[in-house]
Amino acid sequence: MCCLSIECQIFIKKIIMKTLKDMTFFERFEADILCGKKVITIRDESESHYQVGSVVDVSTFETGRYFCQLRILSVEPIAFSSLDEDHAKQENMTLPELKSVIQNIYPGIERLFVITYERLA
Ligand SMILES: CC(=O)Nc1cc[nH]c(=O)n1
Repeated sequence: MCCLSIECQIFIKKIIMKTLKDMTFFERFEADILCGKKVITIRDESESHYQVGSVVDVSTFETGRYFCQLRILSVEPIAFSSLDEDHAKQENMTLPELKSVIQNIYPGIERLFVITYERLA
């Protein structure tokens, strides 16, 4: 039995549902996403829950500033060691840059997910 009031439970559920539908990016990626140069994002398992076809509100990680909506096109598992030039191109980076960025964000994580998206607004 939950000791929280029903209003509190509903409030928490709304926050969780909103969080699951949102996606954040570091500010340094914003311009590339908006101009269509960055069309994938590579995330760890904790951010692999996005539903194909769903629309997510996108904001900056640093300040939570909203900047666009994306439609999720695919979510595919990928090993860090399998990242290749094609992924780098879709991230608008060189492969060494991409590997360095991902290693900094997810140190030591081999099991990752490639999320492909299209920008809506
Ligand atoms: C905030 C955050 O984790 N941003 C990331 C992580 C991985 N790839 C990416 O494009 N953005």
